[in-house]
Formats: sequence, structure tokens, C-alpha cells
Amino acid sequence: MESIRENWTAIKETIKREYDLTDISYRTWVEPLALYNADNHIVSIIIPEEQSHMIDYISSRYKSFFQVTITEMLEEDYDIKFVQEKDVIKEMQKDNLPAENDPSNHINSENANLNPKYKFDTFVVGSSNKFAHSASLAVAESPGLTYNPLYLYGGPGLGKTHLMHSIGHFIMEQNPDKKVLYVTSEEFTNEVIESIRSGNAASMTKLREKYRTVDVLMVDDVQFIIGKESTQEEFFHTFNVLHSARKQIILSSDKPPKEIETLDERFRSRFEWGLIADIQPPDYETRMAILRKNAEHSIHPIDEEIIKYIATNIKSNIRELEGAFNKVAAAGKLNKVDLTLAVAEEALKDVIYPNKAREITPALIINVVSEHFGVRPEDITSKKRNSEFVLPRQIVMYLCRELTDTSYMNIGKLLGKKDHTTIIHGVNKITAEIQTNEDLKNKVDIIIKKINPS
Ligand SMILES: Nc1ncnc2c1ncn2[C@@H]1O[C@H](COP(=O)(O)OP(=O)(O)OP(=O)(O)O)[C@@H](O)[C@H]1O
Repeated sequence: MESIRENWTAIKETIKREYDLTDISYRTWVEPLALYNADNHIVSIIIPEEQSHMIDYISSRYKSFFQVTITEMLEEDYDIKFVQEKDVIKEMQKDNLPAENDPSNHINSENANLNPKYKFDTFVVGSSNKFAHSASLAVAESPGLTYNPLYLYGGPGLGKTHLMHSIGHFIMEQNPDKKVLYVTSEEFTNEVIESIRSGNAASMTKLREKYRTVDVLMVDDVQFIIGKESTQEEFFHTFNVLHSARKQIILSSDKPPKEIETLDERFRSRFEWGLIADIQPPDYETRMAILRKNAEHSIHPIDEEIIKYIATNIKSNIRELEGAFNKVAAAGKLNKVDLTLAVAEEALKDVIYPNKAREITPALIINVVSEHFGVRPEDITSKKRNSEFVLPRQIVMYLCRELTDTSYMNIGKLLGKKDHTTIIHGVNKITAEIQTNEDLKNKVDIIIKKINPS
């Protein structure tokens, strides 16, 4: 930092000379720029208040000039960030508050957003996920130093989130001072949208503080960020800042970068900088091992015969495998009967359709929406009027009309015997709201992609 400060005028004069700037350009754009700070190889440059409306222009035209000149003069890589004078003033005022008032100091295991159940020791390793598991462990052992970013991809419910959380727990157990943050793309998108909507520079600064000061950032289902312009842009800069500061980035997606058609080149190349590891659907042995592990924790013993039946019939998704197991266990408990193969077959008759392609049905929509909102499907199809069930239920109404041919009357029957006018109202409400409410539109888009990933 000190050497940049000492050479600040020389840096600007070098830029004038090397890039052949006219006197007027130099005096107008470059000379008034002041150095704010240089941390983690990021040089922050203050744009004076009277030039604040030109920040995009100054950044696009002069950023690379500063980057190249500083990097060459100091023989170290630097990234450049332009900041508004008024934001710097606010930042300085904030810095005068006691440190504990700063929320970014409180990222610990709770607000790292990690599920305590998703750890390496609960993750069953088999041939389908061995590579992704080893890569994850290597990253957990030396974050920021081996593979950066780590990009995990695979179909739904195959353990990407479980592995990401395992890395987070491992790092924090080894070093509780590390700031680890897990976020879904949906949460990230909503935060960016919220900051932009508030039109408040301080809110954007806070968001950047939150994401750009961590040691490990994990973004789940990154494909949902791609194509959303302002979110994508914010993510791009966050990625650059963290990566150039050697902070670990872990991403998950349903596809490898080269198969995401809408991914532009700057993301593709960055995603490929580190290591790309895929997770395939589990083989029979792995499915059996996962089910046996579940059975160990079950209060009621579950026969090996039943475990084999589930492992044979549910092949492509571990979430569905666990769901089937839970359904069978619940059937035994609820009906107070011995858990025989016949009971298991009956419990799974709606789940197991041998050789049948995934069809979009109201039942599938209800399952995906309830999982997305963290509520039970029975709550969505019940008559309960609790506020947390109303929005998911209305989204189900809307999606049943958008994605299936189900009539209003039949949707009503599925959703707690509701009258068809209630369904029409729900569908119209969501149709109108997604025109103006970007959060909701984002939510609905993500749910549609989960229902129909193709
Ligand atoms: N190898 C494994 N061993 C034990 N449990 C697993 C394994 N893989 C996945 N699971 C379990 O399966 C469920 C789904 O896994 P997870 O949420 O990690 O999938 P995902 O790949 O992130 O899915 P999506 O892309 O839909 O978000 C979780 O309950 C997880 O604990």
C-alpha cells in the first residue's frame, strides 16, 4: 500500500505518457483521482463527487491503464476498483463504530448458512462421487491454494450441496477464524435485486462487504445466476475480487461450464480456472450403502429385502432415494403394521414408475414447490390458511395451469377441495404479480427449471 501511495503521482503521470493522453483528458479524468486503499491486491481509487456520474465511463476507459501500470511498476498483480467519494465517507464513518457493530465480523458457523447434517462423515463415497469427494476434501484441507474455483456439477439430488457444506464445516473446524459463507443463487440474486431496488449506495456497499470479505464463498446452483444481468455482473466482480485475493470459491451447477449455452466466455474461462468435478448417479452399491446408513438411524428395523427393493427401483437421485426410504418407514409407523415388502411396494407405488420418463404432473409440481419453500406437500394440499402456505399454494395453482392441462376444477380438488374461483384468483394473482415483483418472478423461474431442467 505504502509504495502505491508514494508513487501515486508517478503512476498517473506514467499513464499519461504511456497511453499518450492529451492534456485535457489527463486533467479531466486522471489527475483528480485519489488513492483510497490497496488491500488484498485490490487498489481502490476514489472518483471525486463532481465526477460521480461518470464512474462507468472512467472505469471502462482507465481501469486497465491503472491495472497494467501499477502491476508493472510494483511487479505484483493488482485489480482495480473505482469507488464513489460519498461511499468512502460513509465507510469511514462506519469504521469509527465499534468493530462488533459490523455484521461482516459475525460470519461464523451459524450465519455461514451450513446444514449441520451435511458433513464429510455422513457422505457415502462410491465410484459415482469419488472424484468430487476427493477434490472437495483437497479444497477443504487447503482452501484457496489447490483448486480455485472448485466447480461441482451433476443432476439434481446427487450430493453437490452436501459436499459444499462438508467443505465449509471442515474448514471452520480446522480454523474457526475463517469466514465461510454458503449461499444459494436465489438468495444471492434476491439480495442484489433488493440492493438495486433500494437505490441506496450504502446497501450495495454492505452487500459487497458481506460477499467480498469472506475466506470461502460457496454458491449453489450457479446456473440460476447466469443471464440475470445485474446479478451476473455483481457475481463476476465478487468472483474477481475473491479470486485475486486467493480466497476459495466453490460453485455448483447442473452442467459443466461448456454445456451452459448462455454462459459468456469470461465466466466460462473463470469457471475452468480451477477444477471441475462431476457427480454421477449412484451405482447400486452406493445406493445400498446410503440406504443402510439411513436404516441404522431408523427407530424401526428395515429388512435388507426392502432396502434392495428401493435401491433397485430408485436409481437416479439420492434425494428421491432418501424420500422413498422415509415414505416406507412412515408407512410402517403410521399403519402400525410389520414392515413387509408388500407394505413397501404399496407405499412406493406412486414413486416407482419403471421405465417411465419424468412427466410434469400436478403431484410433481406440488413436490418441487413444497421442497423449494421447505414446507410439506400435505400442507400445500391442506385447507390450512397459515400465511407460509398461501404463496406456495398459489404458485402451485399457477404452475399447474402453465405447465399441465389440469382444469381449474381439478386443481381445486387437489388443493384442499377448493372452489374453482379460488384457483382462478390464485392463478391471476401470480400472473399479475410476476409482472412487477422481480423476486417472485425469479422464484417462479427457478421452480420451473427445477421441475423441468431441460
Ligand atoms: N453420497 C451421499 N451420501 C449420503 N447422503 C447423500 C449423498 N449424496 C447425497 N446425499 C443426500 O441426498 C440429499 C440430496 O443431496 P444434495 O441436496 O446435496 O443434492 P444436490 O446435488 O445439491 O441437489 P440439487 O442440485 O437438486 O440442489 C441430501 O439429503 C444429501 O444428504
